[in-house]
Amino acid sequence: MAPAFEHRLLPGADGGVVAPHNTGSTNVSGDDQLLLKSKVTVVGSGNWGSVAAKLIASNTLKLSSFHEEVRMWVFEETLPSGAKLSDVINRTNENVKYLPGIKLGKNVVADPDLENAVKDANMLVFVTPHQFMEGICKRLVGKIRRDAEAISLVKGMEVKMEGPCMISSLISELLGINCSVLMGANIANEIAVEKFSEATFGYKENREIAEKWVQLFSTPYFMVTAVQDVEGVELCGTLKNVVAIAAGFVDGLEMGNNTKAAIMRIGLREMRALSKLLFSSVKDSTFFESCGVADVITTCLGGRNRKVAEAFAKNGGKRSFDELEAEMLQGQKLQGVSTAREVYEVLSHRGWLELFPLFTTVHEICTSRLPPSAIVEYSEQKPNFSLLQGSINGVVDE
Ligand SMILES: NC(=O)C1=CN([C@@H]2O[C@H](COP(=O)(O)OP(=O)(O)OC[C@H]3O[C@@H](n4cnc5c(N)ncnc54)[C@H](O)[C@@H]3O)[C@@H](O)[C@H]2O)C=CC1
Ligand SMILES: O=C(CO)COP(=O)(O)O
Repeated sequence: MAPAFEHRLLPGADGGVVAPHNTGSTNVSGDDQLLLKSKVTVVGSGNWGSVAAKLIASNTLKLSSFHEEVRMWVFEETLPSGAKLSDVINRTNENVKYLPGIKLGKNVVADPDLENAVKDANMLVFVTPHQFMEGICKRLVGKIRRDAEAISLVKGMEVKMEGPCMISSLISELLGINCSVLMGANIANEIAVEKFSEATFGYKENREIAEKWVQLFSTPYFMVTAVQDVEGVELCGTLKNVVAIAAGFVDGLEMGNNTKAAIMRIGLREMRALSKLLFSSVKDSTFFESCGVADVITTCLGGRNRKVAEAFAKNGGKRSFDELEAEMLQGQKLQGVSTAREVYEVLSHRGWLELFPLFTTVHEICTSRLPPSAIVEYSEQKPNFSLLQGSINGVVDE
């Protein structure tokens, strides 16, 4: 589909910017200009990581302010053939394990050496399953350029003694660099074949850097809207994975579309409420961007979290998520189950469990404390959805 509005400069819901897609290179040449060009490294090469590298690489070929080459750090593994994944990517220009059948672009270079992959880059794109991010950042301390800027495409968070720590904060704090985020209704396999999608770019304050990131990602089939709300955008991307698990349970129990729509609505409501309780700066308008309502919808319809949770419920919770993930995703990783646990820790530490019955119930089902059917059961012993209406109204609704 070729969207009619691809050339327009659109305001985001909060008045932020949307870059037009790239229009080609300008006349820049010479060694000095080469030194000034931005160099991009993608840290991660899973399903979305590979698609992100492809998107970016198509743009660095066209934009004179970027080096053409895009380096992609590969967590090295040996394929059943005995070959190394990074060698195969460089030979075939395909990530045969995580994105088979899609050419990444000849200017994508797979690099299994993390330090080598990042050392020259001033634009670092982080896109690995969230559970690996702390270890990766620790390995990168002192190894990156001082003028580097980062963006996180990672949907997830860490929980520390002090409370939740978003992945963008983890990157900023451990590496001492600014970090923006890009989230949205972005099922990677659909973007890989260039079906139209939107995405939301969340940034703190530097508009010039924001525009550069938006330019790097925007294509006619990938329309990026920028909003000045890093926490809101990142919490949307993170929390929707818990809602997707709930939607999968509903599908596994064959409860139908109305129930699933109810789960999405309640889930979105809990997402907004928790985000605003954690960060008072979070904007309501963010939940109407791609990262909010649109990502809830796409993930609850077609995501991996939904799919594996459906199988979990179909099996009556008798096969573990770890087992189903390994069997069904073949190396790709779920984020929703661990995020449900992390959210539960935050809620329980703050005494908010009863305010968030959907989030709480998802974790209790994942850990087999409750059966999958509890996702819509009401009882006096358990928190129920009606609590949400009263309690949260008082806390965050105007
Ligand atoms: N796949 C999708 O459709 C989308 C994914 N995301 C988010 O992007 C992030 C990354 O997801 P994907 O790229 O899909 O990854 P994936 O789910 O395909 O994960 C597998 C990746 O993890 C790597 N890995 C395995 N063990 C590792 C270790 N010990 N240390 C470091 N890396 C290791 C694998 O080599 C592989 O690159 C996640 O937070 C996900 O929620 C966001 C939008 C869409
Ligand atoms: O985040 C996603 C789509 O926006 C992908 O979700 P899953 O990880 O559930 O596939």
